[in-house]
Amino acid sequence: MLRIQALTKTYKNGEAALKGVSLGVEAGEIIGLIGPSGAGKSTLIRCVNRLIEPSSGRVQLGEVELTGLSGGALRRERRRIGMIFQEYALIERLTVMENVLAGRLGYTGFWNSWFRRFAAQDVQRAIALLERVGLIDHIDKRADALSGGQRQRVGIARALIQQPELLLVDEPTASLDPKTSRSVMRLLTELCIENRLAAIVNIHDVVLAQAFLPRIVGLNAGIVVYDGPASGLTAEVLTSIYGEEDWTRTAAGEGGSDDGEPLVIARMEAEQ
Ligand SMILES: Nc1ncnc2c1ncn2[C@@H]1O[C@H](COP(=O)(O)OP(=O)(O)OP(=O)(O)O)[C@@H](O)[C@H]1O
Repeated sequence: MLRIQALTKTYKNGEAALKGVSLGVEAGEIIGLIGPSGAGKSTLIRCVNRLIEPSSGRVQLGEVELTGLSGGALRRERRRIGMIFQEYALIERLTVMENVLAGRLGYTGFWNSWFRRFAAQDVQRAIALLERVGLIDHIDKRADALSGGQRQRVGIARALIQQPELLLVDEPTASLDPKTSRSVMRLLTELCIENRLAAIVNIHDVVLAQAFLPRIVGLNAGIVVYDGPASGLTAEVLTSIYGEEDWTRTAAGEGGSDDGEPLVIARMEAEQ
């Protein structure tokens, strides 16, 4: 579905953020992208839809090589990719419904969007999505009256209304409490499976990533140092991704601490 081959990005100041990243993501597959601050995670997901221009390498979405496109052709192909950001850029004074429909603005044409008129099928789809993400009772609420979790759900609905094939998700839970984070991750993974979407989720919380994302890609200094199942995130692997630390409480399949406190991950799995 998505093929990234030998992708590099060197910023103008000489900073080599990606040093030859290759990665494939299939339809319906959701992967967690982890790594320390500065590893290149944001650069990588932004190179996929070319919000950041890669220095070399290829990005292929289905049959189309995105790295070979420009102008209108690139804009058209970008519609196949939905983006969900940590602080989703909602339009504060617009309602939940209007924010979701804003995801369709690229399609409605200048005059329709100017008068904020939308096709009946877009409105119906927005209603169905808001129902699905649990916000149907908040449809007329202004975005600035929503909680963080509700805002993220609007962001998800807004990305999905364009019916993308690929989702790029940048730190979706960074400002959410643990319970809300889990419900947002659960919703995201369910929606990817239901819609056969491929997704890359840039996520700092390793425990949350392990709990919800079956495949993890670990980046360190612009290089993929791990690509495998969440269950393979041993203390050794975590050290290769993040550096030396006592990983015994975080690593998959490792024992508990000396004081007998159970692993966080074990607790989370038991909850499910
Ligand atoms: N616009 C830029 N110009 C120059 N260097 C940049 C730019 N953006 C990012 N970098 C550098 O590229 C490297 C990768 O940054 P990036 O933001 O992709 O990392 P990250 O893994 O997403 O980090 P974080 O988890 O903190 O968001 C870092 O060394 C960063 O300083």
